[in-house]
Amino acid sequence: MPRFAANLSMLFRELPVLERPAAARDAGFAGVEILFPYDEPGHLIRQALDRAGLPLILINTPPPNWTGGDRGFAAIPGGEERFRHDFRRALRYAQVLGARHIHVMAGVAGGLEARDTFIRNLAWAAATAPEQPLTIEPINTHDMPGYFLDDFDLAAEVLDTVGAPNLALQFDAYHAHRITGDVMGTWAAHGHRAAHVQVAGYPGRHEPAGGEIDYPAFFARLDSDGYAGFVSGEYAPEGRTGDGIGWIT
Ligand SMILES: O=C(O)[C@@H](O)C(=O)CO
Ligand SMILES: [Mg+2]
Repeated sequence: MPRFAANLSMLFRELPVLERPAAARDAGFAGVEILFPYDEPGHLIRQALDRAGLPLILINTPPPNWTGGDRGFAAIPGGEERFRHDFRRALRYAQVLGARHIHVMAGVAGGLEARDTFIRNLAWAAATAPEQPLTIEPINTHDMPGYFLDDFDLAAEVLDTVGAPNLALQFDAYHAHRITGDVMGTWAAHGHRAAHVQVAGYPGRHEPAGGEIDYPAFFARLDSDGYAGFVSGEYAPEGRTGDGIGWIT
């Protein structure tokens, strides 16, 4: 089985943020991710991670107002200054927290100008932080209307064009299912580009078990392909988080 991480922005929400890393450890997870850690002082999160003894696998670049607000700035023409400001902030947090990856969010945009802006901003970010692994994640537009990076082939083209060794694909199997209807085929085409994997069930974006996506087969495929990264549960638990984590065993 792969190594599993818990997305603490969605799991263990019964608990205060700083208590979630220890709860994830006690539940059997080997790592955690926090999409937007920016509401807490970095050193307090770092202490909570150290107490739990778990690595932080991922943070996102900061949209200013996540709830219904912007979805990032990397592909927004004219948003370069904002992007750079946010990216530097993410980098500071990543350094304090020891975050293994930063997911660079594209934002809501479309067209060739957005594509070129995305490529330029990613190239700048990858060169600015050559030691920091970065990811981009195709996200389905049912959940995030208008999001620029809504296609795996587009992500592959962007990654090839930027060509930076510290920039890779974040493969969210839930989004892959909603975008292509074929998680296994999408992994076969693009899995070699992936540095991080996320999972959730469909329908409902609940636990990755028992829905339309065959997770036992997907996890077996990750193992047989030698995927060495983490697989993070990024879903809305149906009930209490601890009651639905049988999928990691
Ligand atoms: O799948 C998602 O929605 C996340 O991984 C993300 O980064 C955007 O919030
Ligand atoms: Mg995701």
